[in-house]
Amino acid sequence: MAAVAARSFWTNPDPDDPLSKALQPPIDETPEERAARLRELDDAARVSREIDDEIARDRRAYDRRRKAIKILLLGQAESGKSTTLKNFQLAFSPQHFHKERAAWKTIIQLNLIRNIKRLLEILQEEWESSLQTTTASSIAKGKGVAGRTPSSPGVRFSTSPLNDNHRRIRMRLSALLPIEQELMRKLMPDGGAPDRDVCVRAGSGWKGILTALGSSTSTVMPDVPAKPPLVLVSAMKGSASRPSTGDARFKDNPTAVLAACRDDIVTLWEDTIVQGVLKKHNTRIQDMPGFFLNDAGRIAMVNYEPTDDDIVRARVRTLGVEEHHFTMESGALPGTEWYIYDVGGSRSCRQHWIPFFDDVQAIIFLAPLAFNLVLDEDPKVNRLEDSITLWRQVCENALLAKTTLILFLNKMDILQATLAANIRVVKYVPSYGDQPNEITHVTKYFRDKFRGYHKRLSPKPRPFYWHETSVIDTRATAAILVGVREGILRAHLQSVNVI
Ligand SMILES: Nc1nc2c(ncn2[C@@H]2O[C@H](COP(=O)(O)OP(=O)(O)OP(=O)(O)O)[C@@H](O)[C@H]2O)c(=O)[nH]1
Ligand SMILES: [Mg+2]
Repeated sequence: MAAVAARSFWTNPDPDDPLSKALQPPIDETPEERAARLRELDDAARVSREIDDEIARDRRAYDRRRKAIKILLLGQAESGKSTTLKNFQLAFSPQHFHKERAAWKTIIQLNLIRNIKRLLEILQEEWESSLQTTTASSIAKGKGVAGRTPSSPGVRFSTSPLNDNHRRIRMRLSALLPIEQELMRKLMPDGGAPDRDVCVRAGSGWKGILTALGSSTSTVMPDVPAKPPLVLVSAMKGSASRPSTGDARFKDNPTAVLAACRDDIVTLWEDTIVQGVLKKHNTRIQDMPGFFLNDAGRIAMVNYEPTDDDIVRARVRTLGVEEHHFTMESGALPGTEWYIYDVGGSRSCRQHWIPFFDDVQAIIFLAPLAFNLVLDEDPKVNRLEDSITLWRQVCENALLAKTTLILFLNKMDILQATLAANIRVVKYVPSYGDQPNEITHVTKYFRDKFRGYHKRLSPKPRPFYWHETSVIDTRATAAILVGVREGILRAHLQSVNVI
């Protein structure tokens, strides 16, 4: 409408209108001046059109967001929120999920390097804690480095079963550490928590950074399909010139360096002496978030491509709140727009949750039944107790009175393993008493606790939805999410009076 009025104004100006008169071209306008004036008019019209388009785009985005389904994922750190999000994407928006494969590849490599770093730290601790100085009596008893006995007093030696070969492998694998630092510097330029986890800041565009990095590093060796570059292999074999600091080409290319380290990684991890040392130091690297050492032989390859399961298991600690927008590619209403908010669950992140409370239809609350574990950020606090406290706060929050709450009792596989290892609930939760230390009883006991708080604290009655999940199991989770999606969709359509 505005465009039509403008056209008729310029084509048929009213000669008596003062504004028209003022805007008339000067009578003595030269052809150059006329061309310049018309160019300016064109520019002004273009800018105006761009502003109109932007307003229309913003309005459409606002409408879309208003009509979209919004879900908030809540729960303490490491409860499985980001893993649930990945399951959502894999199940309902697979194209979107697969587009991010390159970024996840680097995260998985970083996870693996973190596992190796932890392993090397334990070996170092072992060497340091087993160092002794020879005395005349220790020589007489024949104590010394495995396979070697110092023959004079005052010599420092290790009583550890680790030998020179372990030491050499450790030296070679330390080439991975600068790569990890370099990648982390790229991911968090302002520095992050020096953590056992890979951290990312929400909204920092980390997936874009990693995707770009992946495509640039893959061009370093375009014609080496399945083997590490020879220069790197030879550098790794000689202890004098490892690629850690020397060869800048490999500084941020974990693929090449991991491939060159593959045999060492597998050998070290599968070594029975090393496994014994880990046991002695009471360390289970298997329980680290983002554990990939069992898959090192497959991942440390030049042509490694992550599987869907690898991506779902990859660990990135969320800092802040990440908004994920996607369009359902399947289901009852394909094309429906969904927004899923994935928050950081550690204590320092929780104040950022509240602004999202008044605009979500559903909350999926992740609560692992980790009755025997404590919070990383506060080892005085039991994890399960923390989950229950958070759940109570969510249930009683007035802003969430109309929000559907869906409880995922997550990490059921870990609960199963914990109980199988004969770790007793009553030792950590005295009120559990002498009930059977068995998964169905334990789950029911805690589920009833969550249900009780939900019933007692909700500002008005609402149904209690819950699922027992192990969200690293993508197949089982997909089946659960189909039900969750349909439930949320139905509740949403009812609330906007569509059904
Ligand atoms: N064994 C097992 N591991 C799980 C399960 N769910 C998640 N994990 C692992 O637990 C770790 C933490 O999962 P995330 O999804 O990153 O946790 P989060 O809640 O997003 O954590 P923050 O971002 O720190 O708040 C990852 O290494 C996951 O692979 C599960 O059901 N079973
Ligand atoms: Mg997360």
